[in-house]
Amino acid sequence: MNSKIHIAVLVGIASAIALAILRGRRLLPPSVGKFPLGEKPWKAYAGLAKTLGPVLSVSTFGKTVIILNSAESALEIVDRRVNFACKPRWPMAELLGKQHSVAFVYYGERHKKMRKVLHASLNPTIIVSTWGEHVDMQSISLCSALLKAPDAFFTLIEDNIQRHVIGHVYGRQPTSEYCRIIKDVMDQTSAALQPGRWMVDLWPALLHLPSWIPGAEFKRWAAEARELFLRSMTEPFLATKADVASGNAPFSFVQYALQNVDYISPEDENVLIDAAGTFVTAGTETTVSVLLTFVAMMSRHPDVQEKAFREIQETVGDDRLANLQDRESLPYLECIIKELLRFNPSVPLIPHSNMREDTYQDYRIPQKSWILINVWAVLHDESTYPNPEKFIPERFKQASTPDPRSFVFGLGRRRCPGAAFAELVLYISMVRLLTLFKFTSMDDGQPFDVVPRLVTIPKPFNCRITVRANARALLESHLTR
Ligand code: HEM
Repeated sequence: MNSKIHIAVLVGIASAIALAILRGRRLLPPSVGKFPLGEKPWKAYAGLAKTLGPVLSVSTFGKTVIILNSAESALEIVDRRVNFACKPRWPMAELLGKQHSVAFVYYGERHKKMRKVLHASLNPTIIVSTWGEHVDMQSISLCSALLKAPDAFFTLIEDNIQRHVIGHVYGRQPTSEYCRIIKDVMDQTSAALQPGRWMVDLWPALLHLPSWIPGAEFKRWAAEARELFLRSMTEPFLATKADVASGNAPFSFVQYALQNVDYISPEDENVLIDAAGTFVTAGTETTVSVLLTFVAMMSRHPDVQEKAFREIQETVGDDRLANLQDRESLPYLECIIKELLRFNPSVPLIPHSNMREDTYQDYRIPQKSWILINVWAVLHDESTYPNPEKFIPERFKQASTPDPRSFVFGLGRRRCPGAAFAELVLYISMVRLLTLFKFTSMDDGQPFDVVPRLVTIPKPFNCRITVRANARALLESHLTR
């Protein structure tokens, strides 16, 4: 080998070593200092992203949290890479017995089985034929209840969605006692999943504390919550299973999954119990959040409400209620649905995790980081949605405005399997509420606000609901069709 070749080989080796060292020294994204940041961390992170860049991080108790504040970073990292289909280790969720549920389980065989069973009756191609009649009755029952007690709209919407989702899942009308249990389960879940509230989430070694010692109150609280949660899933499932065996089960999610099965293994039964339980918990608060935001926004924007009402009158007429087939002929209502989802995304920060160490641009993403997709920041980016704090459905008249549904229902292999079902419920409820009622704000200019939890439900607000002239006749003729 002559000396020139020697030098070239040495330079090559040195460059490779330098590159490897540089790679090894990749830094974490810019730090936000502490976790979580304020009462509504999604807003704080969005603000910081404007100066520090769209991808941020924070390290706390040896755990890394990466916050993705732009559409590009979220799509590139979470949507396109299977590595990020995992969910983070969440010690409080484990204590509540949720680590095997669809929304919390690590990415793997059990997750795939649960998605398959959910997909069987919730996939968009069969959604209208499987659930059309059920959601039709759900919206009628909501409107009938509102007709009797319009002032109680807040609790009526919560109760209606909860009762019907339970009915859809198990095929039986839930008792008031069962509804109360489910409400407690959801409140306890929200409390358990509040980021930064529990030391054990930051320091999982605390899981090993015996329950009786001072300071381990969280374990005693979680043990009670866990018992209630497991009971809430097992009892109705076994009742429906018995109905199926005796041939008396009406259509439901569980009945549909069991109908052609002679034998169900304990493992598959467990998968179905968890999938059904998650249908109830994941499908209730999120849908309630959007419907209550709808009432608040219609009452605050009478011009939008009037325009939507006129569109329905001109398309459907005034002698019948709109049905599922009318949806395509109501483009302005479609813009309203998109704007509601953008304006108040029900899950503003979506947690994921990565199975292996990864990189993004020049940044390092350590293995098993918490990845928070800041959906709120993406949908309030003023370069995509001018005046993002304003409620303007017209922005979606332009086909080039990105559809918020690409983010609101999550990303990649964990994207919400109930999205098509949720849209069906939202559309049919909204079109009928707009036809039968008029919403007027009584809030005297007070700003719209949400309770800062994993799922953001609007804070109670004042609204007067008046019944439109032919509402009773329309409801009656729909029921006697
Ligand atoms: C407007 C209503 C809804 C919204 C905004 C919503 C939103 C979401 C979001 C953001 C996720 C997390 C996705 C991710 O990790 O990337 C999710 C997961 C999930 N949702 Fe929904 N959801 C809604 C309604 C429903 C309904 C009606 C069901 C009932 C079937 C449902 C079932 C689920 C399940 C089972 C998961 C866990 C998926 C997984 O981890 O693989 N959701 N949803």
